[in-house]
Amino acid sequence: MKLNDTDVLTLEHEKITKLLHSRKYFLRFPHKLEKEYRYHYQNEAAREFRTRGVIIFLLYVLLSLGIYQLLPASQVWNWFVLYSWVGSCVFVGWVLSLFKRFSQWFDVYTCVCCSLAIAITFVITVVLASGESSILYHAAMMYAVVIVYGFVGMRFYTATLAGWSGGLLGILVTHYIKHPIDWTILHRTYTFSSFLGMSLVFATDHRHRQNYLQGLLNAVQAKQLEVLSHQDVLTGLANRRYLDMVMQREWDRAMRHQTPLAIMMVDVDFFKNYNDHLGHIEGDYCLKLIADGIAKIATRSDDFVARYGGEEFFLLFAMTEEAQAILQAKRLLEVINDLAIPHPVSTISKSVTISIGLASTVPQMGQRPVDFIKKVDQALYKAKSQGRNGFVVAEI
Ligand SMILES: Nc1nc2c(ncn2[C@@H]2O[C@H](COP(=O)(O)OP(=O)(O)OP(=O)(O)O)[C@@H](O)[C@H]2O)c(=O)[nH]1
Repeated sequence: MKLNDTDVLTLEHEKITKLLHSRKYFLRFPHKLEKEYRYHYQNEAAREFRTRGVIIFLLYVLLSLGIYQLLPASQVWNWFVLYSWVGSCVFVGWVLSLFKRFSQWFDVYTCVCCSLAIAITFVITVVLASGESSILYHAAMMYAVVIVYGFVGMRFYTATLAGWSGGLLGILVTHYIKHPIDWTILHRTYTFSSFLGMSLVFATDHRHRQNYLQGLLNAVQAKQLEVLSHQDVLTGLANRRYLDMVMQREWDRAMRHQTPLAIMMVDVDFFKNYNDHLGHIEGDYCLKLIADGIAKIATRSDDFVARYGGEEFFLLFAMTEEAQAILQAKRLLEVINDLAIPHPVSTISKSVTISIGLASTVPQMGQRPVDFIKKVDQALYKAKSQGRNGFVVAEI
């Protein structure tokens, strides 16, 4: 495994930054992100509505009391019967928000409840408003419209749909009961407050999306930092610090499940000569090629490759017996030979070669990973002394 996550994270980082700085996403993200955003948003909005619903309901009760005190006695009963339907809509929306399994339907149920609440307020206003109390009804309708847009927590399109469909429903009902509509005053109240509400919810929706993108960006940056702290800069493999963590984790796991754990230590042959002859930059390039070659044989998700230091590499294979580890060592020697990186000053080959020490063990209580590594390191130097370009299995 090479820590290629960095490439994916860099791409992700670029994508989000671009989106954050573009003005295109105002109220809609690209398809996949929009889907994720909605999922996240609906859950959060439903959770917030559990508190907001109570506040809206209290405001509704306070307003009702205010209206009740100011209305002429002849209108109180009619108004009370009709207006209590608005309260019922708020209440139903709030009750639904208490059930987490309905969160994914937050947009739908709030849209329906708000649309009905506006339609009822609309009809009450048109039918009951007359004389001195008229202004009271219209003020209450404006209040309801602004609440729907600004406080419920719907996205721009849903709130707009709820606001205008509520008005349309109100008009249809008013026509149905054949009651005249005073369009002039209605435009000054309902239409005006609808546009006011739309600009409010537009700004909120946009800001919410911006915060969401910023949150994603922070998460990607945190992940990038984490990967960087685990990565060897030159080769892109895991670094020594990360190796120590993984080795301990895999050792403990293998001990718990009593499964074999194999490790391999790899050292480039005559690398000092290579560096001295071709220079440090060529040496770096050679190490990168070898790292890529080594990463090729660690194909399983549990396989782990790290740069142990200098021109030494470390491979870890969970649940791997000695015989399988030997096969891997043979494959690795082939891979490096196939790379055919010219080595003008090697006394054993025309190209760069490696030596390998390896072993597999089922860790037991009282054994330490550091001793296991030491034995494999000794096997590696045995491979060197036996002529290089080969492997030696350590006796555990
Ligand atoms: N270019 C480059 N060279 C490195 C790096 N890290 C270590 N080296 C060099 O690797 C060489 C290691 O040399 P030695 O440990 O003497 O081993 P060797 O020459 O490979 O000899 P054998 O291991 O016995 O085959 C040294 O010259 C180090 O300077 C690196 O990051 N880049």
